[in-house]
Amino acid sequence: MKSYLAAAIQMTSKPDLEKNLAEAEDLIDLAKRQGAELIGLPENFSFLGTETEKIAQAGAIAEQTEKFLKTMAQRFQVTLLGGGFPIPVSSDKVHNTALLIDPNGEELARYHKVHLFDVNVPDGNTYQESLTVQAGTELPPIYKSELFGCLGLSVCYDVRFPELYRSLSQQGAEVLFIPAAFTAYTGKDHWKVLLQARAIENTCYCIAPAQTGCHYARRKTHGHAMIIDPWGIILADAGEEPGVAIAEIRPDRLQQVRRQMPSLNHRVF
Ligand SMILES: O=C(O)CNC(=O)[C@H](CS)NC(=O)CCC(=O)C(=O)O
Repeated sequence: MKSYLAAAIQMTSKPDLEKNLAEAEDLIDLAKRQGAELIGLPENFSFLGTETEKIAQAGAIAEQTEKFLKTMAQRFQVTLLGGGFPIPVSSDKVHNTALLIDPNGEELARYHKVHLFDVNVPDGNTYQESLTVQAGTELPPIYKSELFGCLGLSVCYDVRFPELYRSLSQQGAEVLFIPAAFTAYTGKDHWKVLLQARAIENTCYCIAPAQTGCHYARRKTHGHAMIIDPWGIILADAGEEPGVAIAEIRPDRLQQVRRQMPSLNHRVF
């Protein structure tokens, strides 16, 4: 593992595949020009619309999004995480899938979101992700990168389930990807706290790409894509506009924190 710059991209994705992919390309370009070598895109980066629209277009979204990720990783010579997009599993269900691609356009890791957001948020919005998404049944994978350290995958609502990240850190994860489309209502009180908790308790870096702003109808997301160090310090925060949070991931800092706070070695259960 070496020191390198990582980027967490922040977008306001809409129910418009072409437009979202064009915006994602601009932001990958921006991150690359600032020196990022490992780049994460948020959940629903290629399509954020109603469940009905998503299912109707799922085949096209899946095909074009996967092709896009491979093309971008090769064009910009970066390792790229697509933080969650639908891949059909039947005529009315998809997997909410995160995909990690290397600069040759090869797939490194794939994960199907396990925890589905079936929640009545107190602001009046109702989410029933399980209507259109089939939950994954396996814990997310890690990918041991020689250059970037051991990378662990997850998606959005997963961040509320610490046991998933325990599994990743137990497998050796050093950098946790937590791409999200957090609601504005829950995000204002929970997003930062949950991310810092996952970073601190696993002594891992967290790279958390995010959705921000108004997507359609009443669907509003929180923003604040961020990168957090293994001590829980926020190294970069994208605020509320589309853009990119960039920070240095340092193996010496990771080792220092793990020496100062060896809690991973003190686990009893
Ligand atoms: O709704 C869509 O259009 C697309 N789906 C999402 O954005 C996903 C599943 S509904 N959102 C979350 O998981 C939010 C979690 C969250 O906000 C929390 O845990 O508080």
